[in-house]
Amino acid sequence: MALTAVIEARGLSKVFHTTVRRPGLGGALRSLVSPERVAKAAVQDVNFRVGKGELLALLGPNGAGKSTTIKMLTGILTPTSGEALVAGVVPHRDRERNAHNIGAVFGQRTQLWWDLPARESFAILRDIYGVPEDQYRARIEEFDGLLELSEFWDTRVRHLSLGQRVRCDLAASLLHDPPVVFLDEPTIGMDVVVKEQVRRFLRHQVEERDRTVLLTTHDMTEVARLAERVVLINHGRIVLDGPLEEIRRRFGGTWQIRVTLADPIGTIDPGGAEYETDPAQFPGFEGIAVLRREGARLVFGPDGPDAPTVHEALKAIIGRFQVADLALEENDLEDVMRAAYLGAVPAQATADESDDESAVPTASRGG
Ligand SMILES: Nc1ncnc2c1ncn2[C@@H]1O[C@H](COP(=O)(O)OP(=O)(O)OP(=O)(O)O)[C@@H](O)[C@H]1O
Repeated sequence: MALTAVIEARGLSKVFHTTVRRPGLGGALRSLVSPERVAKAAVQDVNFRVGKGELLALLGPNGAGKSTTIKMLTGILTPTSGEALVAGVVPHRDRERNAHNIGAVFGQRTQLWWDLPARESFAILRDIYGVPEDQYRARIEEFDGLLELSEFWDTRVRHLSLGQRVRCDLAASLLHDPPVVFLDEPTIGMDVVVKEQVRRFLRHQVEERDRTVLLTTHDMTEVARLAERVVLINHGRIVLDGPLEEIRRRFGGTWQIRVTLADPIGTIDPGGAEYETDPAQFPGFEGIAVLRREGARLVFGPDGPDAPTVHEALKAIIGRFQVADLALEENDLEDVMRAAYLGAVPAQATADESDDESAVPTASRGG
């Protein structure tokens, strides 16, 4: 992780109190007279840090607490307990300073003025944030180059397609050059071409502009393309925080690499012949097993809990053998994440929840 934390969640928690409506007419009347209040712990003791120039994907199933976390980090919601710190500012306490430090895009909503062309919204935002004219022009030009906005930015926002509107929203959120960007499902509902364009744009913002980005998405292609590190949240608690590769390794156990050797006789010298039963003897082959041998064709697979990722295994195999042909089957990231959601258990999700009615159940154990 980068050294300086730009986004920090410290014991962040949010409990929502809602009124339950009892069923039937009698129930409705009773609810009016004596409303039944229930507490819902949407986010519980969440801790993580995001460094400068880092893109972190906050992932989890529906209702896990991702949006609630983002809303606390953007200052929209006040935490029930714990603290959020974004670019040195406590977001809900100092909303104005926070607004200058962050850009935010909620894929399902817009910050643009519905009845105005996007370009006019940009100009209003320029004035609100006091962006100097030369910088404004330079940024608009940069964003247009990357997101191809100019062909539709004179159209009223209400008439833009979803993909066009979100591209305008992205540009609008960065007009004041904020160091931190929050993106809540930015590419939801976009076609693959526009998604890719937005992903290139985001990579550019991180790599070239050193922005810190916190992203939520259910799109695993997006995660694979953009995120090196992911935080998994489930039932309001963090269940995993680490490099994507580590999560693949822990939860994406099944892969197979079928290799046709270019020169089986030459490759399988007396010293190497044993690999058939024990390839782990070779440096870099720990955790890789030969599952089958079909003539010059070998099928490798993971062996044991410390098996390497498919990418590491590929490297080892290509480095060791002369390969004529290679076929690869691996769990896709959707499967890996499904396994992670089911299998990862929050560190302190234990008895401390049992006397708290608002507490959520421990994340289920998948095996
Ligand atoms: N304003 C609210 N009042 C009551 N409960 C809420 C409120 N906002 C969210 N919740 C509840 O808090 C939990 C977390 O919701 P949140 O929107 O943060 O999930 P999410 O991970 O963003 O889900 P999704 O992937 O479906 O967008 C859910 O159970 C949701 O019903």
